[in-house]
Amino acid sequence: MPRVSVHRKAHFNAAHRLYRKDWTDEKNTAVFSKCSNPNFHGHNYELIVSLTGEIDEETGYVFDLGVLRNHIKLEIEDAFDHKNLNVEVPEFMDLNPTAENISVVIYNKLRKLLPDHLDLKITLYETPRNFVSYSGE
Ligand SMILES: Nc1nc2c(c(=O)[nH]1)N=C([C@H](O)[C@H](O)COP(=O)(O)OP(=O)(O)OP(=O)(O)O)CN2
Repeated sequence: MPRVSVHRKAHFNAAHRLYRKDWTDEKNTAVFSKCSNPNFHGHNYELIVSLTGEIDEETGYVFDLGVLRNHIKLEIEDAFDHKNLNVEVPEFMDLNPTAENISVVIYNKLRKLLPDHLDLKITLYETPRNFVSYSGE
């Protein structure tokens, strides 16, 4: 069967500060500049979750996008939307919430819910022009 990719878009608004606890404020500011504002700042994150696999002969689906929507809502949107990532989301209390690290956390949360035969790719837009992708490599 042909291998096809299916995609689901989602979004969440969240505040964060790029910051390492083991660095001084001066070093954090030197490295992360305005993104290390001690009073935090927000982004409108745009997320694309992509699954690649063979089309199921019976259903014609690679994976039910309604099921994927529910996983994203419960695992990502409910956990991150309108939250301060550094303060309120356990995964980032000791992990700098860069777009890279957020994409890996999202991957790991979704990977465990999805069938092993499907390839998973996370694309995360932090701003309309800054985005990252992660495929579990
Ligand atoms: N490798 C990374 N670099 C940067 C990250 C990141 O997560 N990974 N994050 C930031 C900032 O948090 C933010 O994304 C940058 O905001 P800004 O400079 O305002 O970017 P914009 O695209 O909105 O604005 P431009 O004027 O188009 O640059 C920084 N780096």
